[in-house]
Order: sequence, then structure tokens, then C-alpha cells
Amino acid sequence: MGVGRRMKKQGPPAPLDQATINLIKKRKAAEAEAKAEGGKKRRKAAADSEPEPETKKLKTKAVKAKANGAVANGKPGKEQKSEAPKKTPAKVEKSKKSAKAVEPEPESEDDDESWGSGSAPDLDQLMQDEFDELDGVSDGSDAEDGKFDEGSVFDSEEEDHPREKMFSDDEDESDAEEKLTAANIEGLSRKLDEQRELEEEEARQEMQDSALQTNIAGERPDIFGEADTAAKAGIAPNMQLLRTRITDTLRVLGDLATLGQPGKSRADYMQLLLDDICTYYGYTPYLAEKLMSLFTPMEAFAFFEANEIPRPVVIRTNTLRTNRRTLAQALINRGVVLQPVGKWSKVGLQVFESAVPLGATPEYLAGHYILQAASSFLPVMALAPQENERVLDMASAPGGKTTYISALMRNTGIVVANDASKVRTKGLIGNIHRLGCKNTIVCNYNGQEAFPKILGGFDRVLLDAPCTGTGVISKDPSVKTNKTERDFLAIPHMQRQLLLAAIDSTDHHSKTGGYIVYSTCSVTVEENEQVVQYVLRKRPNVKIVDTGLGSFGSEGFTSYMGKKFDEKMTLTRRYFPHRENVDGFFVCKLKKTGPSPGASKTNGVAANNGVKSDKSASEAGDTDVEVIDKTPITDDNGNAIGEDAFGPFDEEEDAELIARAERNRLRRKGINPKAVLDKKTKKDEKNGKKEDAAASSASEKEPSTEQESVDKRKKGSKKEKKEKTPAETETEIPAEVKPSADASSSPSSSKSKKIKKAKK
Ligand SMILES: C[S@@+](CC[C@H](N)C(=O)[O-])C[C@H]1O[C@@H](n2cnc3c(N)ncnc32)[C@H](O)[C@@H]1O
Repeated sequence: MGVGRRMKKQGPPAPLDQATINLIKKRKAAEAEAKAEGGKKRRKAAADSEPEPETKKLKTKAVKAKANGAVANGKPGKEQKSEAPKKTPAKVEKSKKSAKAVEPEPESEDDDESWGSGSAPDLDQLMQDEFDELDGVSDGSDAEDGKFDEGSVFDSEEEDHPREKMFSDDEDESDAEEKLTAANIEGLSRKLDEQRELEEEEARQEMQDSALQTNIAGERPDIFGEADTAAKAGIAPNMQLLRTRITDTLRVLGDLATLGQPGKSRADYMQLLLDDICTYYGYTPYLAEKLMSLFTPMEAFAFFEANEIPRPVVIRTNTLRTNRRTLAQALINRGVVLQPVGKWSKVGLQVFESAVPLGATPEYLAGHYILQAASSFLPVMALAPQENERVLDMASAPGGKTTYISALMRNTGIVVANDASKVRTKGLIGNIHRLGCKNTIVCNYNGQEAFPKILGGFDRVLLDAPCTGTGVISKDPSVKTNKTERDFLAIPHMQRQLLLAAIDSTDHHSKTGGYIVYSTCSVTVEENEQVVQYVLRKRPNVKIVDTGLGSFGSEGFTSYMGKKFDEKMTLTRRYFPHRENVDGFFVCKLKKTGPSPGASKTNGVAANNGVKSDKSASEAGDTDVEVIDKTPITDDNGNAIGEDAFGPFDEEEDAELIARAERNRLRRKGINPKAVLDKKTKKDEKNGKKEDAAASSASEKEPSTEQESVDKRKKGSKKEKKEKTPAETETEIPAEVKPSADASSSPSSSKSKKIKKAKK
């Protein structure tokens, strides 16, 4: 298949370039200083290239504001960060690679820089390949793709749906890049400066690291003594000292035998590290421990650090309305400094500075772009929706992914955008209108209950599940303290049920699809691999398949804390702020291979298909989940067959028909059905509970009828008995067998309730 073909050729997207943003900020600060001192030549050159002096002033202000924002964001050590960005070994390594990657091609376009921190060893060559390939692909064709992988996914789709035909007359991509770069001359003029600064920073960091090494070499730092002293003093911790102790502890943990103090175990150091991280970064011990368990101590530190830094701002061109070149030009004219997010994506733009609010430009209001985190593109790229398909976005508000799906489908087919929150659907509807998505229907259901009961048989389903948000702490630091143990039980439970519903809503006979993508913006195993593992047990009719996102990101875990997961979990993808400089994300793609087996039901909805939950589900201690697989039944050619094409029989509907038949039967016998109803049931009937009322009152509230029935039963033939409907049995049941009759009535009752629920 085409999925991943382009990715193979062009290589994975490089991480977003935070270094460039940091450098721009630093450069601006230095620029201001230099100006105060009389100015520096190279800054003047940059100033000369600035077409509009007023805009430049504004930009400088914007940068300062940004820099201040960065300082204000995250309590501890912020000043330190803004002055000399703290670099973990991983970051230093990235910087090295970045500098190397950018260096050989000074004349190349901005893209190289924006992805210059890529970790791929032969990034230059990969970039070159990407660039070559762009010539054959139109700008608009990929425009819907996100900043990162969109390009590759989109390309993968092109084999079956050559979108370039629709948009190939947009422009020559190489020309577009050049024009864009020329227009964005300021960014280009900084390139060499930035490269040099990268190298300088790298050298500084190395010196700092080696100095630190020297300090502790040959001695065993008394880290615990420091901690005790501070604790005894009862004073607020000095953040600078705390940070130093964290790095010291990390070093000791790296060589415990040499540096560890006698009598102190690894666990002691880990506990100290955990405590210090909680104090320094402001996490609850519960969450800090959970997050630390995902990494080595050193990498955990890098992760916590990355959570203190905002991710790069990225916008996605909406190709339903424009193309990237036109958009970039328009924004540059407004004083936005940007560059293409990567050559493999012709729609993503990384924004470095903006003199105007990006959420209020005329282009924004006209729906030419949407502000969208780079990682948000990944699930949609993995979903790879095709034109003319039926796609369900099960938890869709505010619609970043929905609108992307819609655009990838070129406004063809149908996108059902659902969200359980009515309030949030307002934002969703706003985005759909603004971006001009005309193939999208919005609905407001609890995904667990509504699908596939109300609607099923989709070619593809995206479940971008509600989650704890541990991947987006830089955006929402409240996650550090407001997520409790209970959340980490309740939320994964909901995610499991939603994913089961997503699977059951997918048409495994789809000629073009049959795929489900599950994603979260959380990094915990409970919300990711464990959820997938659960549904693999519950639904043997799905398997994990390649996301098509190439080697970008890390593989999902195949084991965690003694738990073993499906070996294909390596096909799932994890993204981390400190590795890829994107929000933490998880993406898993599933392929449905057959109809869902009878399984279980959650949310207290009684099973109505008579199929019991499977063994594994019971073992897992889950409540039963009702499964109504509305996958159309088709012949070998995939053509729908007769009535079954609309799905299996609806037992709830049948129950209503049976109850009606019972009322008619009573009438035929000369009995007024209403006469057998007591006042209560009459009230119920008025409220629409006719079936329940008829059943229960006939069996319990009408002694004469019941007695008559018993007499009849005594005399009656076996044949008559056999002919009785369940409702009849219920009506005429002898007193001694009432319990079972009641039991038989209760599903009917619960079914009526469900009918009403569904109707609502
Ligand atoms: C991660 S957000 C979705 C973001 C969206 N996919 C986007 O790209 O803009 C999760 C969404 O799930 C919705 N949600 C929560 N519980 C749900 C449920 N049971 N069924 C459907 N949607 C639900 C929330 O209202 C929230 O909007």
C-alpha cells in the first residue's frame, strides 16, 4: 500500500525546532543590548533587510513579550532558563545533530532549519529526497495535512486517490519555497547567526557539564546531608540549590557504585529525586512517580524540563480555502515570521514571531488556517481518510482533527463529528463553518452509548479519546496537581469502552477502510497500551497495524511494570515533548478483520442481544458491554445483502412489537387491555411506558384475569401453550412461577427504557 511509501523515501519528520525559537529569543535580547551599546553590524544587516520598520518594532516587542512569557511560565528556575536554556544531555545531543544537519546547506530553504534539530543521522540527504519528491506533488494536495506527518500520510493516500490532480495547478513547490523564503528574508538572514549560536551554546553546555563532572569526580557528594539541613531549617527550598541537587542525584544514580554514599541504596536516591522533582516542578508525588516510571531517571528529568517549555506554535493551512504559499505570503505581509514546518508537509507552518494575534487575522477569520498542535496531525495522518468514505470522529470537539479529516477528504463523503459535550460542540461547529467543511455532520452523544447503536458501519473511526492530559502539561500545568489516582482508574475505563464502541462502529467489509485510530494526548501506559491490550482481548476481530507514520516517534511499550502486551504494540507510536518537541501523544491504528463477537456492555445498559461477555472480559472484572455490530452483512463482493444490510434485528424494537401484539391479543379475547392496568401503570402508560405497564399489570394486578388464565392453563392444550408469546406467558403465568415471569418481564422493561433513551 502507499501508506508509509513516502515516509520511507523521505524519512521521518524531524522534531520541531525549539532551538530556533529559543535562539531567536536570545538573539533578540542580545540585539536589544547591542542596540543600547551602539549596535552590532550583523544586527544592522538584519535591520536593513526588514522591509517595514514599524513592523520590526512590533516584532521586537512580540519577541520580548514571548521571552517574558517563557520566563513566567513554570515557577522554578525560569530566569535561569530564559538566560541560558537548560540543556539536558539529550538536548545537547540534539543540538549537535541540529548544527551538523543545518551546516552543509546554508543556501537551502528555511525548512531545513525548522527541522534542523532532527535526530536522523543523514538528515540532509533525507531533506534533499523530500525536496525532490515535492516537485511531483501539488501544494494543495497535502495542504490538509498537519505540520508533521501529514505530508507523508497524504502522499500515501495519493496512490488510491490522486489528489494532486485536483490541485496540481496550484504552483510549483520549489518556486513556492523560494518565493516564500525570499519574502521571509529576515528569517533567512538569521540562519548563519543561529547556526553559530547553536554551536556556541553547545560548547558552553559542554564546558558546564564537564565542570560539573569535575566537581563531583573523585568524591561522594553528600546529597542527603544537604536535604536534611534544608528540611531542618524549615525554610523554603532554594530553587537553584534544589536543581543542583537534582542533577547531582542523577549523576550519582548514573554511577551508584562510585558516587553513592555508604548505606544509601538506589531506592533512597530515587526517593530523594522524586521528592526534589515534586518540589522543583510542582507535581504531586503520585503523578511524578507515574511519569518517572516511563523513563530512566535522566530521561525523566528531560521530560519534566520539557514540560516547562511551550511547544512551537504551528498552524495548518486549510486547503479547502487556500494553499500554503498564499497563506504564508499573506501572513508574512502582516509581520509574521514563519517557515514551512518541513518539506514533507506542504501545509504546516511553524511560527517564530508574530506582530499580530494569530487567532484574529483576516486569514484566520476567513478559515485559511487553524492553530493546531503538531502532534494533533498525527492521528489523522494515521487514520488516512479517503475521499467518499464514511468517517466517524467520535470525540471531536473542538474539531482540529475533524476539519483536517474533512479537508483530506476534499469535502467528499461524510464525516460524523460527535462529542459528548454540548458546550464544546459549539466550538466544533464554529470551526467547521469557518474552515468550510461541508461534508460534516455534528452530533452530541455519549460515544459509549450511541455508537454503533444509533449509527455504525463506518469506513474509518477516529477516537481521539478524552484523557488525563499528561502529554500537554506545558499547556495545562494544572495537570501536575489535579489528576488523582481515581482519574487514572476512571478515565482509562471510559477510554476502553469508547474504543470498543469505535471498533463496533466500523465496517470490517469496507472496501477502502475498516480502520480505527485510537489516540490520546497522554503518555501514561494505563491510557494507551493498556487500553489497546484490553480491546485486543475483548475484540479478537481487530489487530494492530502500522500507523504509516514511519519511524517518527517511539514504539509503544510491549511490557510495563511486569505486564506483557501484544508484541505488535511496537507498531503503535509514542511522542514526547523532550524527544520530538511536540506534545506528548499516543497513536494506535487498528484494522477490523471481522464482525465483533458477542461481548459485554457497560454503563448499566443491559445486554439485549443475548450474548454473554467473553471470558477474558469477566476475568478483567469488567461490567458487561452490549455489542450491536451494525456492520452491514455483504456478499463476497462486498455488496449489501437484503435487510441484513441495515444491521442485525433490533430486539428493543421487537419488544415493542411484541407488547403491541399482546394488547391486540387481549382485545381479541374481549379483554380491554387498559382494564388490566392499575392507576400507576396507567400513569406509566401515559408517560410512554405502555409495554412495561401492560406486562407487569397483566401478571400482577389483575387477579381475575390471572385466575382465569390459570384455569385455562389447567384445561388448555399443550399446543396452545406453545403458541403463547413471551408476553402471553407473562400475562397468564401461575402465581408459583411468577418470579421467572417477572424475570422475563424485566428485560422488556429495561428495553423500553432503552428505547426511550435512544429516542431521546
Ligand atoms: C481530546 S478531546 C478531543 C479533541 C478533538 N479530537 C480535536 O482534535 O479537536 C476529547 C473530547 O472528548 C469528549 N468526550 C468526553 N467523553 C466523551 C464521550 N463519552 N463520548 C464522546 N465524547 C466524549 C470531550 O468533550 C472532549 O471534547
